[in-house]
Amino acid sequence: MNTEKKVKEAFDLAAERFAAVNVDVNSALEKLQKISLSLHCWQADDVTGFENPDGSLSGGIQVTGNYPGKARNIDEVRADILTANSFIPGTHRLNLHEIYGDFGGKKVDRDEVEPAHFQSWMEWGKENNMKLDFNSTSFSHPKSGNLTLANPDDSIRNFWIEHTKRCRAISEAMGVYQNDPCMMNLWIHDGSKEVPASRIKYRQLLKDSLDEIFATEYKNMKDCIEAKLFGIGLESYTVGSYDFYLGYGAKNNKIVTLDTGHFHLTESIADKISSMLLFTPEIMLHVSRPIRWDSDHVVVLSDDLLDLSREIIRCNALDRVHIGLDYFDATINRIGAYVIGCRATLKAFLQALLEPSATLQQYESEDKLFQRLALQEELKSLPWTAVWDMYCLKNNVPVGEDYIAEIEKYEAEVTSKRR
Ligand SMILES: C[C@H](O)[C@H](O)[C@@H](O)C(=O)CO
Ligand SMILES: [Mn+2]
Repeated sequence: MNTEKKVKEAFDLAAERFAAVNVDVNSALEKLQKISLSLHCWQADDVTGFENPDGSLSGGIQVTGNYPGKARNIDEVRADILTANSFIPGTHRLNLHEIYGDFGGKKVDRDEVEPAHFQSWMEWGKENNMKLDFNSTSFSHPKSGNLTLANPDDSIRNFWIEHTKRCRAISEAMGVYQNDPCMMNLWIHDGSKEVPASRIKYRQLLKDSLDEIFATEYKNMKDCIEAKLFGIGLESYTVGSYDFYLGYGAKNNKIVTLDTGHFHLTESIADKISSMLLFTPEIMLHVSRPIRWDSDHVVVLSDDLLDLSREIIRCNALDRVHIGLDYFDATINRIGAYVIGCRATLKAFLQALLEPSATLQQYESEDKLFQRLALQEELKSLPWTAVWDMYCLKNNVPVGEDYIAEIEKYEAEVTSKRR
């Protein structure tokens, strides 16, 4: 029996099992089809970019590993992303950092960057049916130091204000070009190794910088602000903490980015969704996997990810939550890293979409708490994998582990030849 026939048979049986608990698998698949992940371009080349490929990564983040085959230029980054995308079911977006501009080999400083430096990306995105998202880049630059937008030195702070304003203009141009808002993320590493004499001084400066940056209103881009617990070498204090950005976002109607690696390890990110949806316009996610710290391990299908996806579905908030990924692993095949993380994220959302939430809520409102727990437990062993296989089949991407051999082939033919 061929794979297609087996997948269809298993799917039909699964559809019956889910129907028995009032879940329509086809409706779940239709909703999954509309979920676009935003693939982070920086997994392809260990956050190097094209501004200064020989420079080192700064800003309290670190990539570990030296697996061969890292993309070395814009063509290789594009080819690797398209290859990864071809193994991920659905239609997805690409999240670019400013240092990935098409600078044509010229030195373009961060306060000089323009939409023209991203024209070829916009065209590439359209050709390949990948809409673009964007990030300002405040790390890996001689003026990065420990403080950028919160720097008391006006010449440094103004440099980064100018950079960030330009990045908003680039995002707007992308949004216009693709006729769909470009999500622009702002993350800065500003902080200090020891507790500063005044915490409020730097937060006041960051607030003032943001007010100036956001003074221009745009219609085709959306601002997202990303908090962090700490950076390497900046362990005691982060200017842009969660409280800071949540307060700023709630007051100024800005989107707060939740990077799942940026919190205390026992903190539930899933639990934040329902509160944030009541006070901020939308949510941007950076799905990551912290191991002991913000280690940016490849995303896998963990309980934390499942909880997060279920919360978003239970809040009926797919139209208000943007799902970006953010990790960088240089110890394994980088294309494989993309595919594992993206497929894991989609699997989590599929499982969430297959939850009979009306029945569970009904049990709860009738105080049938044994029944609620029993159904939640039984759901864990319902055949969602057969629905996933059907999703892959329908989207013409490898079913199950078949992508491993395909990635091995790309490695043998392409990435292993990069020296
Ligand atoms: C490279 C990204 O901007 C970065 O990962 C940021 O989003 C972050 O999460 C920093 O820890
Ligand atoms: Mn992030």
